[in-house]
Amino acid sequence: MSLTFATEQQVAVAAVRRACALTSSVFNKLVKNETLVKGDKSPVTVGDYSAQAVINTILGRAFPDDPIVGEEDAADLRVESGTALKNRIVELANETLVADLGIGEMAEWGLGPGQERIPEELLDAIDRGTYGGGRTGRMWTLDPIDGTKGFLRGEQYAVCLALIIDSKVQLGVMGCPNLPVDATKPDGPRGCIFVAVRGQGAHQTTLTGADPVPLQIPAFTSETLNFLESVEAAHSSHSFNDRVAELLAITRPPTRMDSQAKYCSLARGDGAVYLRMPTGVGYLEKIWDHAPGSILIEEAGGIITNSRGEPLDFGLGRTLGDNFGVVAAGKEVHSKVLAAVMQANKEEAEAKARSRV
Ligand SMILES: Nc1ncnc2c1ncn2[C@@H]1O[C@H](COP(=O)(O)OS(=O)(=O)O)[C@@H](OP(=O)(O)O)[C@H]1O
Ligand SMILES: [Mg+2]
Ligand SMILES: [Mg+2]
Ligand SMILES: [Mg+2]
Repeated sequence: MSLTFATEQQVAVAAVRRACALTSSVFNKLVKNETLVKGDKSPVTVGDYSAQAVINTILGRAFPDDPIVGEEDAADLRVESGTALKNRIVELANETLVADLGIGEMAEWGLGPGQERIPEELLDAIDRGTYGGGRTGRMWTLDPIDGTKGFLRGEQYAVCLALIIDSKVQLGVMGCPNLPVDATKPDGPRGCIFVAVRGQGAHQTTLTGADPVPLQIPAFTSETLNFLESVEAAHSSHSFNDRVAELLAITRPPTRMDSQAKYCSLARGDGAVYLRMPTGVGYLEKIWDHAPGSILIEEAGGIITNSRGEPLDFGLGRTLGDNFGVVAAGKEVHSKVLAAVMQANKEEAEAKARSRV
């Protein structure tokens, strides 16, 4: 293992880029009745499974000893009723794996002509993602499509991969096929990759492999401050954000966007603050929904904590544990936002106590 993570970066970028080609092609051919509904009611498409099959196949070849904490598992594909879906996934994953080698890709990662897998190998690759995570050791975490709802709407989603060693994220790679390369040109070219390596900074490139552009969160004034927040009201509290915005006298409206594309937008200064507060008790945030985004923010010069100002803990297993939300912003902005978040939390607690008497 090299300390610069050069090979890990090369493999992760190749895997994410291939998966983005796959998800874009799935979207273009998406047949609505291929959408399953999982227990958690989130739509799971053929795209999620086949992207996880592709990325885990590549990781399994390049780093056979590394476990993976992935969002999906193949249980629904191993039963009779999943056969049609399984066949579609096998076809799509193989199409993606056998495409000609691109810049920086190696045949020994299982890529290129002639490298088709049998269905059982692809289902096993998906199930490499069932690792439980934990405090120590080296592991990858993968969200093959983050922002499934955005993906289905043709809006923002991200293919998200991170390397964690002893609970600390060391490398994050995110592919955002629908994100404009330049936010000031929303109708311009789309398709970005964001990369961050611990101690080495963060950069953006394009899915077509443009020269990397270093990322640094810019300074914001009170006039330019704004929030990046979830589209789905069930995923984070919009009303809480409204109160924090009021406390900070923010006038710019929030930018709503699905997926970890919010972290990517923050890292390049398209928005100033990512605030994600739980909407109710019970939901535990997953490590794959925040690991690559968190290192991107830190390496772009920002700070990410929960609403108590504590670092996110990636060593608790598949989740981040007790949910105290996420606050991410540039260095100067973060402390101001955190103070306002604590104030808004205090007001909520006082209002609750009053309603009890
Ligand atoms: N109740 C609840 N609270 C918080 N988060 C939840 C909740 N339910 C789901 N999820 C996770 O949200 C992920 C989608 O990312 P976002 O919430 O940022 O996007 S969205 O705007 O809300 O669509 C989404 O990731 P994907 O499933 O990969 O799309 C989920 O892991
Ligand atoms: Mg999901
Ligand atoms: Mg997700
Ligand atoms: Mg997902």
